[in-house]
Amino acid sequence: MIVAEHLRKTFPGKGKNAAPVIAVDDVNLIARDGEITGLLGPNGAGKTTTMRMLYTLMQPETGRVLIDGLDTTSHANAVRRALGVLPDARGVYKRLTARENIRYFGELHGMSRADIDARTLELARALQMEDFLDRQTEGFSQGQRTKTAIARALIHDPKNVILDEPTNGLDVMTTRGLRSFLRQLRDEGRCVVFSSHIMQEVAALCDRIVIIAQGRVMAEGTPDELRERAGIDNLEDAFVRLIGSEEGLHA
Ligand SMILES: Nc1ncnc2c1ncn2[C@@H]1O[C@H](COP(=O)(O)OP(=O)(O)OP(=O)(O)O)[C@@H](O)[C@H]1O
Repeated sequence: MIVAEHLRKTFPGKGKNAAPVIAVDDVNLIARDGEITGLLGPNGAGKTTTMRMLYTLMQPETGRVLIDGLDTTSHANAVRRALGVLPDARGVYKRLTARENIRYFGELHGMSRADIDARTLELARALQMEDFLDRQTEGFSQGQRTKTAIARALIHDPKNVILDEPTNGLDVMTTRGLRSFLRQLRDEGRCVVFSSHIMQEVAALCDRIVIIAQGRVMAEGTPDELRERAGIDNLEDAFVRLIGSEEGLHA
């Protein structure tokens, strides 16, 4: 379970007399086990910055993040063991094969070779990556790179999974495969959080949606609750009303 309370992050403005950028401004959210929680918002809304604070890459200026009840600041190592992360920069090692990329992360987590091999097989099957598992990742398609990075993030069987725009740039079939994989993670009782700027993506997958715009949470709830709150049946129109703009919501 992931709890974020009063998160704030600003960046210094670049250029002469530039004002600081308030990327995240008092964000609160709860992502529960056995649920998929989607962070939805237009470009520049603060999704990536929020996620970076959730997965310990950035320190919030105010507030705190609890992963399974542990504070990310005081228990950073225990928290990292409980997290699987697909960052915005996928960063697979291009000289290694997909299997070697995955194995390397397993070794960093101190797993035995037998456990790494067994879990790699399981993930490769679930993500449909058997036909490129032993290819060097240089020249991989975007989907192949994303799958490798996801398998690598999940090698140590983490309870909580955070994915930054996992379906970005993927074709329809790969997206469908990935969606069913995320549902599988949810059905295994994991806490799954992912970000997207595409309303249809979030609507197709999420149990709960957190709508972020201009660094703030604009609305939060199940798709049905959000429809009800906006007083509109069509989810796309409900989002536009809740966010106050159409900008960036479309693929
Ligand atoms: N390292 C940084 N230095 C300066 N400004 C930053 C930095 N990182 C993010 N920002 C700014 O913070 C705001 C939020 O950015 P963020 O990347 O969190 O948004 P996002 O919702 O993930 O957007 P996208 O969907 O385009 O990836 C933006 O205005 C961005 O320019």
